[in-house]
Amino acid sequence: MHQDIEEILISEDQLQAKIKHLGEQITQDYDGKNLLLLGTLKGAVPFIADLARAIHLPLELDYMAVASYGNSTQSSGIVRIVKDMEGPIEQKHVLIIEDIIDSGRTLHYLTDLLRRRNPLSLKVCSLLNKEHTRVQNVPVDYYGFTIPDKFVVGYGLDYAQLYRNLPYIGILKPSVYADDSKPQNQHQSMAENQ
Ligand SMILES: O=P(O)(O)OC[C@H]1O[C@H](OP(=O)(O)OP(=O)(O)O)[C@H](O)[C@@H]1O
Ligand SMILES: Nc1nc2[nH]cnc2c(=O)[nH]1
Repeated sequence: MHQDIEEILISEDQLQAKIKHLGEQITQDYDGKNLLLLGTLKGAVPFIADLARAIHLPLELDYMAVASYGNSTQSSGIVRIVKDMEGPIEQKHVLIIEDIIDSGRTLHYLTDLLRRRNPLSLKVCSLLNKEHTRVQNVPVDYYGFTIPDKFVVGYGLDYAQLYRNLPYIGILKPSVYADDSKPQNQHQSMAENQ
């Protein structure tokens, strides 16, 4: 285990087993459809790479970068597009691939934006789901794990851009956080940001 990690929340084996299962479900549901997996950079990169290989259908991949956390453990509350996807989506069934849904702001913003581009369908698949921290309600069609209200890193998820390459999802030791201090209960952090 990495020296900065206090606890492994979801192991590499658990992640891979869940992704295999999600891949099977998506393969069944999108059979015969023009599927586009839209990954959110940077966090969803390991997930989309593994998930795409677990889906046994022809599919396209594209990416958007949307940021609201910067180097902090708390959402700024302002979502901005850093990189848009390529091309029109009117003839495509778009499945957004996220690493985590926390406040729901990122997905709310993204689904609103993409719906206006008239895809054949628009659904969401998120590896992790923190359901008690929602500020914006967003329906999630596929998800891997519901996790507690704690800041997590690994398998794409960063703290200050680090730890994305860990093969598991873990919680950092409190000593790792600098001025951001130990992340409080996320409800508290969100409330303070209102
Ligand atoms: O539900 P929310 O509270 O909006 O949080 C979820 C978003 O936060 C993270 O992105 P981040 O802005 O940290 O960018 P990154 O993927 O480049 O790390 C994560 O990848 C999700 O996209
Ligand atoms: N790394 C990381 N990014 C997030 N973005 C929203 N919630 C989280 C989290 O728990 N960890």
